[in-house]
Amino acid sequence: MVDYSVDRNLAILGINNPPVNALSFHVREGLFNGIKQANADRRVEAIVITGKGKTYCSGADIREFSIPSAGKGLVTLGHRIEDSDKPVISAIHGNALGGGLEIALFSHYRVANKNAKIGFPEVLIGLLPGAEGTIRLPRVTGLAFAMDAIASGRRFDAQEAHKHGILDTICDGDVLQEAKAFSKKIIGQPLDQRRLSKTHVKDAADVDIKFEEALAQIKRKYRGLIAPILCLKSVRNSAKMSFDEAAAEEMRLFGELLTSSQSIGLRYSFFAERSAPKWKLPCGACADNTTPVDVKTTGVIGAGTMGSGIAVCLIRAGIPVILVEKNQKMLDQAIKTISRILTGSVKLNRMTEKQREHSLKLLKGASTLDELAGVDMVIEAVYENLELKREIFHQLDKICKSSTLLCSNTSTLDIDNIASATQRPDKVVGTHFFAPAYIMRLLENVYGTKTSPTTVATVMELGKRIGKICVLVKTCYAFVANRTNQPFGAEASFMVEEGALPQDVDTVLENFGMPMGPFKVSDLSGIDVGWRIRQEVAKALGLKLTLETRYRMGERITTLADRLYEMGRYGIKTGKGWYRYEPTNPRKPIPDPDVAKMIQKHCMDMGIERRNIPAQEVIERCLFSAINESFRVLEQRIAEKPEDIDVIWQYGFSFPRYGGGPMFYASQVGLKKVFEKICIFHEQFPYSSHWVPSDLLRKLASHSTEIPMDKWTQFISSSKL
Ligand SMILES: CCCCCC/C=C/CC(=O)SCCNC(=O)CCNC(=O)[C@H](O)C(C)(C)COP(=O)(O)OP(=O)(O)OC[C@H]1O[C@@H](n2cnc3c(N)ncnc32)[C@H](O)[C@@H]1OP(=O)(O)O
Repeated sequence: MVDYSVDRNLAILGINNPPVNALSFHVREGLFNGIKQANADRRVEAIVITGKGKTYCSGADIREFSIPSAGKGLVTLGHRIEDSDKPVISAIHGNALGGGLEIALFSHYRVANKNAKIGFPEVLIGLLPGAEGTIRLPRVTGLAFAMDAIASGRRFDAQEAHKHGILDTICDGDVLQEAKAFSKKIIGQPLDQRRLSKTHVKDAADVDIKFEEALAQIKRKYRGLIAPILCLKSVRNSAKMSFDEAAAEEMRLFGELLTSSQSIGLRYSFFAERSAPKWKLPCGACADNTTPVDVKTTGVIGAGTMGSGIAVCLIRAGIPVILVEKNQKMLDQAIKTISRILTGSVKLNRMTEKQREHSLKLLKGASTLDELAGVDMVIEAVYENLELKREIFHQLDKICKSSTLLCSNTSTLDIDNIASATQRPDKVVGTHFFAPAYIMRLLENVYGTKTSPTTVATVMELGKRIGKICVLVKTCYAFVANRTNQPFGAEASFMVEEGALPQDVDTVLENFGMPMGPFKVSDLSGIDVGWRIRQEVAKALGLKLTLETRYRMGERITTLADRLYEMGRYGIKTGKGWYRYEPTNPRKPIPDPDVAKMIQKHCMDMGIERRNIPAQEVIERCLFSAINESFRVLEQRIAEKPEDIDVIWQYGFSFPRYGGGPMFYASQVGLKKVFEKICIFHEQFPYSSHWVPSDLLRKLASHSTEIPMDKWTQFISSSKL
């Protein structure tokens, strides 16, 4: 785990723990022994710590934080490094993150390659740099930089690190060679001033002002998160206490965070996000054994909001797009919108003007499908109508070259049904983007019965290229995202019908951690959009819709949203929806007494007695209904693993990262308790099929001990596969 070698008068300690050189127990042990050995070796005059392979060191091994002795020994190792009689130089390339940066700060000198990335990302997993990082960094950089870097967790480049004194020198080429050359300048120099524990925070006098400024910013930016605040407090201690006192307090705060539910959730989310792209099909094909085809050119059909957003994603990543729209006015408008979106990116420093111009050159408008004959991939993004989509796919099949992949941005429709309109069902796949497509990170890729592994690999790879978090799911009505979100939204509306007001439900869910409650989201996305979808579904089923009903096809429904539509309240776009919006502040939702009156009248007309709905009920009905549906999705193998569902909720519906997602939340509440509650709701609301308890959940809940999440799918009975 640590390779020890001697090169003339230098001991080289090479951290060798691929893929990221995490500081696992054996690495810490290897470094400790290496420093000891080098100090005892008469040939050695200086010690270089370096990383083998692509990187220096990416910090503590996050998986080890779940075991009781987490991180133990890192501080002891650090003191051994700092106390070394022979100078220790950290030679950094790739990443020096978290505990990796701490090792560098225990060292007496730091040299780095110019492409190195440095930072303390601990806060992103709900922790603080617990091996004296919050005490040492301010001694090097001053308080303002240390507070910002530690509380934000951002990675910064070598130039910035050098500017703030973290690095002694940066080089262009091989960092080990640079460290060797550097050692010649420092061998024999006194070490005491290079030991950070012997130095002071230079701007300690300003600590209170700087703390208050940073705290105000943090509270605005990271609402509800504990770790950024404790990071700031610990940096403040570095200026107010002796080194040893501040370090002891840092260790206490680290321990507090380590066992906090937020950090446990964030650590889960770290690995869940990394597990999602590791797709697997029932036939055995998977990400590791399937090669994607190269997509050089694309077509997007439909220049509405979704089509334009998808085109932005593609051209921004350097992929040419032919945007097909038969309505010339809409096409012109879309091209203007796309240009405006990219201008916005330039203003936000997300791209340069030159990149914007280059991206726009990759966009070509067209009015017929014939223009797509030669492209490698087509993404259809017309409105949600099965017959229309089937007709387009039938035509594309005849027009496009035989290797072209045909993707649909449907959010609900069966991929097999769309694929059967073509002679190439193996090359048909769902690519479900979320609105606004150029902002939302989730891409729900949907395979049908005949979709080939190569097609799957290609859309997963394309998603990664355009910066999306991709999750692969199997086709079914509404897939995983909309299918599991549907009961969540339905229960929110039912509770408004039973006695809550939209703002009550939104507030509870926002306090839970959702950035926006479902009624604010509905106003943002447009009440007319949901109305149109309901009309389409009704048309397809041959149903006549009426406002005066509480049941449709044996299922409980509510017509409250349809009543808003009838009132011309389409949401933000009309200045009125579930809330009202002032022209002076058109994005700020204001509770509207007219809506309350409409709800009360609706309830009276329908004979619904209103009651007080406690906050706990709001959370349980919204989340447990989604959890129950998620277990069914898992049971039917629509999603491969619970982490996939959680990633979908985080990136598709902004579920708080520290909450993990509905499946992780269920694991924390305890499956027995969740199941019992679902059974109670099922009895109470027999006309909502989303409360029929999932078999898989029943099985898991019946065990005397809690089954860990990674074993859940083992309980799916083979007859269900
Ligand atoms: C009582 C005193 C206690 C003192 C305790 C001292 C405290 C120290 C705190 C820390 O150091 S916490 C850790 C800080 N470091 C991080 O948070 C870095 C996290 N990693 C990343 O940001 C990225 O992985 C990366 C390093 C920038 C590399 O990104 P890249 O896209 O190239 O690869 P990934 O797919 O993300 O990762 C590859 C592979 O490695 C696993 N992994 C990455 N980092 C860690 C880690 N720190 N610990 C364990 N495993 C890690 C990752 O999960 C991938 O593996 P998988 O099998 O594919 O999931």
